[in-house]
Amino acid sequence: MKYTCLNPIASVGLDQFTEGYEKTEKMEDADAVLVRSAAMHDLELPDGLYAVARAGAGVNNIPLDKCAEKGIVVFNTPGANANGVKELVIAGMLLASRDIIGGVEWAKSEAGSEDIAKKAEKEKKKFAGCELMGKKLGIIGLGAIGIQVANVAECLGMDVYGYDPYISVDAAWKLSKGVKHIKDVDDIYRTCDYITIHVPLLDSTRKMINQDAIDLMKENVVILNFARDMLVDEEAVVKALKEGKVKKYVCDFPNTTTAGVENAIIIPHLGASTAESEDNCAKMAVQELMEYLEKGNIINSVNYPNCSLGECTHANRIAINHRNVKNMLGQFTDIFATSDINIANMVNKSKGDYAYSLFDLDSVASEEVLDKIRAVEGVLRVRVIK
Ligand SMILES: NC(=O)C1=CN([C@@H]2O[C@H](COP(=O)(O)OP(=O)(O)OC[C@H]3O[C@@H](n4cnc5c(N)ncnc54)[C@H](O)[C@@H]3O)[C@@H](O)[C@H]2O)C=CC1
Ligand SMILES: O=C(O)C(=O)COP(=O)(O)O
Repeated sequence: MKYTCLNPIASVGLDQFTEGYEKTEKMEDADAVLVRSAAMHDLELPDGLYAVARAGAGVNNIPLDKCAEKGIVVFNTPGANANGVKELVIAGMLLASRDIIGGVEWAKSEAGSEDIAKKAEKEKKKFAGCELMGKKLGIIGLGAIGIQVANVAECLGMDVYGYDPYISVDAAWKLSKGVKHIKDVDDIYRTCDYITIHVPLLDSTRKMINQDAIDLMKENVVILNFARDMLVDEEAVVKALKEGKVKKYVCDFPNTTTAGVENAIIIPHLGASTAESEDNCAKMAVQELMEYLEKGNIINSVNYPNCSLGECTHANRIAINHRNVKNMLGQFTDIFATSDINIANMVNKSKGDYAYSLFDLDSVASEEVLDKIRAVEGVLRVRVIK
């Protein structure tokens, strides 16, 4: 099996690949791709590619449907970099609250000045700020990152408001009881001193924080965006920064709209750039790929359902990527039955427009049988796992 890396991937992850795996620089030779933020939308997807693993959370750089259509399963690594982002969000709140950056620059500019200590006591009032304790923090999106930000902000004495209409049961269990459950996002905009967004970039979330949202916000609000720049109408934010309505805009995604704007604190996408997050993501991504390539089991896919049959202890395992339409299973089982093959174990799962079936068989399906399955309308890929 060959894999290629479209971004540098931590070696502790790649070291998990066992003997049968080999790294290639050529995407066209790869069975699997590992990627972080590299844009894949315009890349040609080779016919031999089985899987893409995003060592990270956001998958807006990957053509999910195009991959699904070719039977390519795309994985991400949920939560593996959440702590790294959480810590930077807290740093962002602190940077927005006190002029730490201005103060550090001042001290640098006074390097070599004999009376720097005396001057500092005189100048420091310029860089004074406020504390986080007692302030209202609104969190939009209570997933892996949003929850961690909520819980730590509560420990810092903030009054935390959370909004996520799609919160998972697991996430809700992890959320501190003190976090106020907000059902209408406008209440976050109206109430909070700090607003942080932690949702995926989707058509439904693009420019979610827009002029209308800013109009509802309090004077001097701080907006933090460590999710994706396109979630925010940044032209509206820059206008609000200039008018003084928004105190600071802290964003982890530099672009020409915000870089250099006064009171915009722009960070070069450092949220997940810690040794720990990079290692966690790489390890999880490689494990997901090996599980899929070797056993056909899908864990943490974003374009196919999660689906697992454990280890194959039978003669043959067949994996079928297919459309989520009626009677696919009926047609597959029919083909096995008429070919005199007993199904020892099977599972079929769906997610949106796509589905996946795994069959463990008591005898080996011939090429002829596999071709019959390939010919079923709606089948996108058939793979012999064992
Ligand atoms: N700055 C960085 O380096 C990093 C940025 N990210 C970004 O942060 C995003 C979130 O990451 P995670 O928390 O790990 O993902 P996650 O999938 O665990 O959480 C996302 C949450 O957003 C919620 N959500 C979806 N649509 C929503 C809506 N319209 N309103 C409110 N909530 C909504 C979901 O229900 C889910 O709970 C990623 O999609 C990625 O774009 C993630 C990791 C690193
Ligand atoms: O995981 C994410 O969504 C991120 O934004 C992190 O991106 P990176 O892996 O640092 O290029």
